[in-house]
Amino acid sequence: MTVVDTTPRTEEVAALVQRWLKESETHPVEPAAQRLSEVLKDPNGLDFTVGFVDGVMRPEDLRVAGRKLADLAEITPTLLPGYLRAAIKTGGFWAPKLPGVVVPISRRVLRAMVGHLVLDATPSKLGPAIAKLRKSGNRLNLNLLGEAVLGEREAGRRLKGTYDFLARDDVDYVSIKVSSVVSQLSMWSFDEAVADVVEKLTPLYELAAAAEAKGKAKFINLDMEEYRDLDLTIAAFTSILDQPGLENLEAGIVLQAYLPDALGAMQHLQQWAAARRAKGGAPIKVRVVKGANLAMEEVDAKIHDWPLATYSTKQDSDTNYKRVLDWAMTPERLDAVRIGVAGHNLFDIAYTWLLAKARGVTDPSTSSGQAPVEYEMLLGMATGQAEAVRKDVGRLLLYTPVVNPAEFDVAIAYLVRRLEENASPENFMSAVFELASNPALLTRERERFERSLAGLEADRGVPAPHRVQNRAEEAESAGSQSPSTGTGFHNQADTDPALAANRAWGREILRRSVSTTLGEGAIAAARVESPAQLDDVFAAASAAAEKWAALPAADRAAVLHRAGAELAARRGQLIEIMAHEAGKTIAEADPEVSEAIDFAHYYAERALDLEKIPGAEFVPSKVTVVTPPWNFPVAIPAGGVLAALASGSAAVIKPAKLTQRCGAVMVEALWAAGVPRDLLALVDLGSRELGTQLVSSPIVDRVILTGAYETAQLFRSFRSDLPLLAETSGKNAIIVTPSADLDLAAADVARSAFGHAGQKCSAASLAILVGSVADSKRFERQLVDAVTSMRVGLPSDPATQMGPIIEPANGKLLKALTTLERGERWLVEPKKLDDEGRQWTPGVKTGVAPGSTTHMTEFFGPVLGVMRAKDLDEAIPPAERRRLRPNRRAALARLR
Ligand SMILES: NC(=O)c1ccc[n+]([C@@H]2O[C@H](COP(=O)([O-])OP(=O)(O)OC[C@H]3O[C@@H](n4cnc5c(N)ncnc54)[C@H](O)[C@@H]3O)[C@@H](O)[C@H]2O)c1
Ligand SMILES: N[C@@H](CCC=O)C(=O)O
Repeated sequence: MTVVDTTPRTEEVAALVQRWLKESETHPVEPAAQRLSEVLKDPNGLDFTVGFVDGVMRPEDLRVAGRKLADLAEITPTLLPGYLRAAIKTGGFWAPKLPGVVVPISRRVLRAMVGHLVLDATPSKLGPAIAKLRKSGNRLNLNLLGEAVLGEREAGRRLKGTYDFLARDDVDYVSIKVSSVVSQLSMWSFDEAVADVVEKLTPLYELAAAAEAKGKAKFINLDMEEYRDLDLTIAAFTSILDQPGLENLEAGIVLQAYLPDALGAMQHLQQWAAARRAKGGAPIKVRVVKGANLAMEEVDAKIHDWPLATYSTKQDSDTNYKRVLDWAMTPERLDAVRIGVAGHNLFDIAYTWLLAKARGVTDPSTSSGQAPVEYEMLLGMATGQAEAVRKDVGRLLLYTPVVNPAEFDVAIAYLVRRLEENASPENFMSAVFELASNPALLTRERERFERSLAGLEADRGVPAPHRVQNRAEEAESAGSQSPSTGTGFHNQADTDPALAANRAWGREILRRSVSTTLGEGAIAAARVESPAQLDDVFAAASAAAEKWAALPAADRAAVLHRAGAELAARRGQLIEIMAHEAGKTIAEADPEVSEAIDFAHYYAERALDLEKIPGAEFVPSKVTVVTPPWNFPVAIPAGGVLAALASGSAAVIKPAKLTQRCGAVMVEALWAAGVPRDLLALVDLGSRELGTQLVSSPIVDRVILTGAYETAQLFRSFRSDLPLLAETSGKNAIIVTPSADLDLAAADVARSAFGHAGQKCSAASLAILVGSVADSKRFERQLVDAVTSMRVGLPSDPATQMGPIIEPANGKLLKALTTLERGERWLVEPKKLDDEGRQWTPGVKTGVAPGSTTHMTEFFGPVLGVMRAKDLDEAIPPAERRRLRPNRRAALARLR
C-alpha cells in the first residue's frame, strides 16, 4: 500500500499566510482593537490595562477604584493618544477626591475600549448585536459569563441564562462548562459529580434536540478549563448523549492541546462516537484549542506539588495541537467526530486548511450539511485576518462572551487572559497587527511554526499524561523507599483525585472506614492502669533515650526518614481511621497525612543540624510527653513525637481519648520503621490521676501539648517548673477589605470556616467586614450561596464536604449553634440533621458585637460570626498592628 504524505509543506503554508495578510490589509481595523494593541506594546501597557480592569473596573467601592486609578495614572502608557493620556492624568488626580464622578466615566471609556471583545447581555442590546455580527455570514458561539459559581444559586442562574439564550430564535450555538452548572464538584465523588452534571444539563440538551426535530438545529458546546475537569467533562458529555432521545443530537466538547492527554482523550471520544454512529446516531464535534488557562494550571501544580498538567513549552503545545488534528482529520474519523479548529495563529490555520484539502475533507457532508472541519476564532480579535481566512474556509464560528453590564467585572478573567495573550511575545496574537508590515515578526512566527511541525514529524505517537500518581501502586512499594539522609526537605504531594486510579483507591478506603478495626489492638495493648505501670513506661523510655541519644545524628535521621516512608505507605490506613474515628472527609484527611510525612522528613533533616554548631555539645531531654488534640489526630501527634525523637529524646504519647486509634495507627507506622517500642511508648491511661502523673512526674523533662488554653494552665498548675511547649486555643478571624475580590473572599471565608466542620484553631471563626464590604449585597449573597450549598454528611460518602462534629454538640458550641446574642441574626441558621447531635448544617450569624461571646469565644464547630468594622484600624487596632512584623504591617497599609 502506498502511503501518501499529506503534510503541507512550509512554503505552501507561508505563501497562504502571506496572501491572507495581504488581503487583511484591505479590511478596516476596528479603532478600539488597534488602540488596545498599541497600549499593550508599551512597557507599562499590560500592567496598566490589567491593573485597570482588576483595580478600577472590579471594586464595588468607588473610593478603592478611585485610589487605584490615581496609582495607575503614574504609569499611563506613552503610546496612548495625547488626549487620552491627558484624560487619564486628570482623572487620576481627581479620582481620589471625586470617585463618584471620575470612576464611572473612566469605566465607560474602558468598556468602550474592550466592547468589541464582549457582548452586552441587556435584552434590548443583545438582539441587534447578534444580528449585526451574523450579517458577516459567521456563526456565533455564545458563552454567558457570570459571578464565580460558589453555590447552587449562582449555578442555577448561569444554567437558566444559558437555557434562555439557546431558546432564542437568533441563537443556535452556546457554550457552557461543568463547573458553572454544579457548584460543589469533588473529584473524590466522581460518579456522583457526573450524575449531578448530567441531571443539570440534560434539559438544555433536550431543548436542542426538540429544536433539531423541528429542523432548527441548535448546538451545545461543553467547554473545559481546569485539568481536573477533563475526565468529568468527557464522562458527563458521553453520558448525556447516551440518553434515550438524544442519540441523534449533534453536540460538542473541547480538548486542550496544551495537555499531553489530549490525543488519548480524542481517541477515546472517537471510539465512543464511532460506536454511536454505527448505531445510526449523530456525530459529535470536538473543538481543539491550544489551552484555556496556563497560569491557573501552574498555580495548581505549585500549590499541590503535582507535575504541571500541561506542556511546559509553547512549542510542545503547538506540536501537540497539530498532532491531535493530524490524527483526527481523516475522512473516516471525521464521519464520527467533526473538528473545530480554534485559534488565531495564521500558520496553524493555513496548515490545517491545506491538510484538509489534501485529505479531501473540506466539503460539507451531504447527509448533515455540516463541514467536517470548522474554523473558530474569538469575537473581535484580528478581524481583518479573520475575514481573509473566512473567504477561503467558509463561515467562521466566533466565540462570543456575553455579560450583563452590571456584572461587567466578571468579564475580567476573560479579558485579562486576552490582554495577556495579546501582550506576550510567546503568543501569535502579540504580532497580529504588525505581521503584514514587519518581516522580522513574520519570520519569527514562521520559524516557530516550522519547529512545531518538526516536533510532529519526529513523533506522532500518543503522548503520556504528565500526572501519573497512583496511590494504589505506591502503597505496595513505598515502605521500602526512604529518602536518604542529608538530601534536604521537600514537601509531600497530596493525592490527586483528578486521576481515576486515585479515585478508586479513595473509594475503597472510605468503604473500609465504616467498620475498620485499625488501631484497636495497639490501643488495647497500651492500656496503663496503675501509677507503677506508668513509672515502668517512663523508666524504660528513659533508658532507651540514652542509647538513642548516643547514636550519631545521621542514624537517628535515617530512622526518621524511614518513618516518613512508612507513614506514606500507610496513607490509606491513616485516612481510613481518621474518617472512622474523627469524622474527617478524605479531602481533609489526605493532606493531614502529607503533613505527618513532612514532619518525619523535616525533623530528620533538623536532627543533623544538632551536630553542626562548632564547639557546642547538645544535651537532649530524656523523656518527652506528647499530649495532642483530637482535631488533627495524625499530624499533630506525629509532629510532637517526631520532634522529640529527632532531638534525641524518648517520647511517651497519650493520644486524645476521642481519636486514640488514629494516634495508635500512626505510632505503629513509626515502630514498623524501626523506632524502638520503649523509646516511643504509646499509653492509654485508665484514670484522671494517671493523667496528672503523666504530666507532673519529675522524670518528665518536657511536655508537648496541643490543646485548649485551659489545659495548658491546668498542666502548669500540676507542676510549676514544667518545661511545657503548648500550642493552644484560637479565635481566628478573616478580615475582608473593600479592595478584596469579593467572590474569592466569600469562597475563602466559607472554606476556612467550615473545613473539618470548623474544628480547627485556624478556622475562620469570625469574618470582619471592613467599610463597604459590610453592606455588600454581593459578598453576602455569595457567602450564603457557598455555605448553604455545602454537602453535610458522613465521611464514608465521598460527596460529603463537611463531616460530623466529634461528639454531640454541648456547652458553648450547642449554645452557639442554637441561640443568638443581642443584635445578632442568622444569615444562615444551622440545622441539626441527626438525633445524636453530631451532624449540623453550617451556621452564619451576623451583627456580632465587639466583646460579645461570639466575638471572644472559641466555639470549635460549624458557626461563623460576621462583624463589621468601620475601617482597618477598627478591625486591627493600631496597638495590635504594631506587634506585627514590618512586612505584614506594610502589606496591611497597602490594603486600606
Ligand atoms: N494551636 C494549635 O496549633 C492547635 C492545634 C489543634 C488544636 N488546638 C486546640 O485544641 C483544642 C481542641 O483539642 P482538645 O479538645 O483535644 O484539647 P484538650 O486541651 O482538651 O486536650 C489536649 C490534650 O491534652 C490532654 N489532656 C487534657 N486534660 C488532661 C489532663 N488533666 N491530664 C492529662 N492530659 C490531659 C488530652 O487528653 C489531649 O491529649 C482547641 O482549643 C484547639 O484550638 C490548637
Ligand atoms: N495545622 C492546623 C492548625 C491546627 C489547629 O487546630 C491547620 O492546618 O489548620
